Formats: sequence, C-alpha cells, structure tokens
Amino acid sequence: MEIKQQKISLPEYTNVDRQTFLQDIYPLLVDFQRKPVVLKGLHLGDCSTKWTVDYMSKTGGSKEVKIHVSEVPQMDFIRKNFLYRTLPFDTFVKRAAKEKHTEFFISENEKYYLRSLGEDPRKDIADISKQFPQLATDIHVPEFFEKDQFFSSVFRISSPGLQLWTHYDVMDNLLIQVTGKKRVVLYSPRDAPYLYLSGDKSEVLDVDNPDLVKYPLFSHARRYECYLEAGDVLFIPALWFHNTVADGFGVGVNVFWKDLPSECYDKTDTYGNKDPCAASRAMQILDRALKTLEELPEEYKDFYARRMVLRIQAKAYSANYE
Ligand SMILES: O=C(O)CCC(=O)C(=O)O
Ligand SMILES: [Fe+2]
Repeated sequence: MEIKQQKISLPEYTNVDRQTFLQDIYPLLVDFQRKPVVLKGLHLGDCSTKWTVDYMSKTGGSKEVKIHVSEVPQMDFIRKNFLYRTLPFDTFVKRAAKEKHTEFFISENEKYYLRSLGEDPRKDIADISKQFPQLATDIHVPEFFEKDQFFSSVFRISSPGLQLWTHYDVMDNLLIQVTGKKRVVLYSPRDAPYLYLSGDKSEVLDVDNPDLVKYPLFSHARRYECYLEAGDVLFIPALWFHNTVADGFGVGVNVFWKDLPSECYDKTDTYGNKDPCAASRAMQILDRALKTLEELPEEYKDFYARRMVLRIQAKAYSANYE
C-alpha cells in the first residue's frame, strides 16, 4: 500500500569545519536532541574526482571481498533474500557498476552490495586504511572527533537501485557519499515502537509501499529524508534508523566513532551494531522478569506487566525528548 506521508527534509550545512561542527551542530544535538544533518562542500580529498570504476578496480586490487548478492534490488536481512559470495575487489567493482551481467551468481539482473570487513571479520574491525591502503590515501575523513574515538571506516558499494534494509547502528556515523547518489530515509529512535523491530533491524524494508495490514503502526513513524549527491556527507547519530536506496552505481565510505566511553561498547562488536553492554544486560534482566511473570495467571500477569511498563516510563523515559 502506498502511504501518503509527510517527509521531513534534513537540514543542510555548507562548508562546516571541525569547530563549527562541534560548537554549532553537535552540542545542539546532544542530550537526546541529536538529529541527522547533511554536510555539503566538505574537503574530502581527491576521491571525489579519482574514484571512477576503472581507477577503483586498478587501485583497489584483487583482494577478495565478501559481498551480498540478491535477485531483487530490495535486500532484506530478516528474510535473508540474498547470498554471500566472494569476488576479487576489482571484479566486484566492475560488476557492481553494471545493470546487466554476463557472469552472474543468480541472474543477469542481480544486485550487489559490499560492506567491507576487517581482515578477520570475527576479530578485526573494518578500516579502509588497513584493507585498502592505496585508495584510503585519496580520501580525507572530516576530523570531527578525537582520534581515540575512531571505531571503523567501511566501504559501502552498491549496484544501481540497491535498497538496504532499515536498521540502526550504535555509534555516531559520517556516511560519505563519494560517487553516485543515494536516497536515505531515516527514523528517530523515538519511533522504534512503530518500526516492528527484530534486533537492530526493522521488518519494514519497503518504506515507500509498506504493508500496512501487517504493519499498521508504521504510518505513525515520522519519515526524515535526504538525497545525497556525490561529495555530500550525512551525519547519522547513533540509534537513528536508516534505509538507503542507491540511485545508480555509487561508492560510499562511512566512519563510525564512539560517542560513549570505550568500555560501554561490546568488545566483540566488529560491526558497530551490537547494543552497549549496559543495554544488553538490562534486556536480559527484562527477559528474566518476563519469565518470572509467567508464574502468575493471565489476569495477574497482565496487571503486573502494566505496572512494570508504568514504572519503566516513570523512571527511565527522558522528558527531554521531542
Ligand atoms: O550506504 C549504505 O547504503 C548504508 C550505509 C549504512 O548503513 C551506514 O553507514 O551505517
Ligand atoms: Fe548503518
């Protein structure tokens, strides 16, 4: 069903330097008021002009990369409608830039998505300066955070039209659209009750034509939207949901950085999407509480469950949250 929903356009800022970002944008956005913004005209280095398909494949080399391959443009993590395959980086870039393929895994119209990983993805964090040192010299990442806050830098390379599932990450993020264009739809963490979550992902992938019979509350989620052109940078605050559609072939790099003290994050997280330790511990305790409620008959369980919700609302909800 197509929904007639109002879009909230993201604010755009041009030529922002570190001081302006930290003084005028970031502090305004802390205390639960952090909002995504589009940054234009930032100095990103030569990547904006250099990173053609030809140059990327020559300079990136033939290092093996693990890619997502799907038959349809909507890549859906929950329904797992894609395969993981491995290709040399140069071959992958050339294939991803094309609409139709003579060599393919599933069909000639298949779509690709690369989210680059660390050397050993179970232990290592993606850092393009380590996995793609030569390409990394072409990109200048805006220095809006301290060096020790850096978590990862990740290649995001998509086939034309590829739509990536709606999800949140747990770290602040600068998504740099180096070449190509991308539409990004975002939802506030506050609208989580309307997004039908399964872990860090929303079941609502098709945000333009959602199944409102299955997901009736989705129409309450406020839709923030921006259209990134080559050279634009999107600041995505931690916990903000995002869903992207590549308009044509495009290369992006995103940088996650730690907003919380290092020890708050899960040490085993190499992706930047595992909930902070205290949050997952609290969730486990909640699951135990729910199990305990099972000892009561329905009527009592319902009454005490509602009281628990009221207590959570009174004690843990922020008043300072629009
Ligand atoms: O570039 C994309 O398509 C998705 C990017 C993303 O999910 C991220 O930067 O966290
Ligand atoms: Fe993400």
